[in-house]
Amino acid sequence: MAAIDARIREFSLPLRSPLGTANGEISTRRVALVVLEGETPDGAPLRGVGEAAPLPPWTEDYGTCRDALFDARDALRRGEDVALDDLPAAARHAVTLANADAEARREEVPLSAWLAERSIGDGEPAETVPVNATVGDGSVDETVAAAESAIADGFDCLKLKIGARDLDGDLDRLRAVRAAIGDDVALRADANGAWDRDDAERAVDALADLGFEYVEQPVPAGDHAGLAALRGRGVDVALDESVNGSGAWPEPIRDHADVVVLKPMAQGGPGAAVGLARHLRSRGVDPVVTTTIDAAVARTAAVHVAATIPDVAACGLATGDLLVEDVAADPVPVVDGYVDVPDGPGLAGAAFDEL
Ligand SMILES: O=C(O)CCC(=O)c1ccccc1C(=O)O
Ligand SMILES: [Mg+2]
Repeated sequence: MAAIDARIREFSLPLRSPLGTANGEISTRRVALVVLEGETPDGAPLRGVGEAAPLPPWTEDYGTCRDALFDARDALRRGEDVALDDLPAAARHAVTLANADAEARREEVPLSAWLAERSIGDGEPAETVPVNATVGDGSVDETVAAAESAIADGFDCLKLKIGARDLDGDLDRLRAVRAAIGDDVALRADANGAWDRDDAERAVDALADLGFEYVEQPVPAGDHAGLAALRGRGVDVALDESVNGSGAWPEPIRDHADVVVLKPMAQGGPGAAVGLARHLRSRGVDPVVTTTIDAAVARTAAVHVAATIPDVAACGLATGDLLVEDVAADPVPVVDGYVDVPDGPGLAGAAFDEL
């Protein structure tokens, strides 16, 4: 086998302000990059970058991820294969992404085209992806101000974090946002599994009155019957923790979800996420792609994943601005609620060559 060096680079990336969720505040993200460099068996240069941005309960914790990555690096340096199936999700995401980036660069095609050819095989990837703004928990005034600022930035779809305070307090926030921004902006709410079934029913009825598009993870991940019971009450139900984590997916999926939020970091890589998106579409469930507030490498990969989903709904990929600094300049900035899919080879041409 030709020589391939694998390097790991670690970063600690603070958020501008903590993102309040029902699952606690996210204030810093620790990420590890895997950089593959070397030659293919026929002597062509090879380079690929992947990222692990672990975040329990969506993935393993940072220490577990780090240990797995260093073991994988050592195996690669010995010229051995990495047992991908044995890697926890975020570590597997980093290794499979580095490999996919290297392969796509070698074939001189964007990652989206490489993924589409392998996993979906029905048409050209999109050139742009619509995204939602992400608004964390906060007072009524803070929430309205954040929503108005997102609209001034050109977003027409907002996702509001709820469930970190009591339901009446949250409903005050949501009513105030709807009143402030009018009916033309699409609204989503993400409860991160905070509610019991009674509160969830009351919340969903109020969200229906306010014209919300969907409610994400209204009840805990494992409460499959509770999810099914919320269907058809006037607001679509989206699953996040129920499918992005270690638990079993609710089946049949169509009885439990209108929308599934796919986090490639939690699914073990971009290829796995693309395959799941296809599976969901075939069952009448709409896939949306988001991150766990990943750094630029994984965020760019997630944009490519989203681009392989025909007519994808707004995705949760407008999270780069939440970070004070990043691992590299952002190849996927948001402009007027859309992200352009990088068209250079692999993730984004030479954008990550300094890593
Ligand atoms: O989907 C978005 O708008 C952004 C991503 C997001 O909300 C998120 C970020 C980190 C961890 C969990 C979540 C979540 O969707 O619950
Ligand atoms: Mg969520």
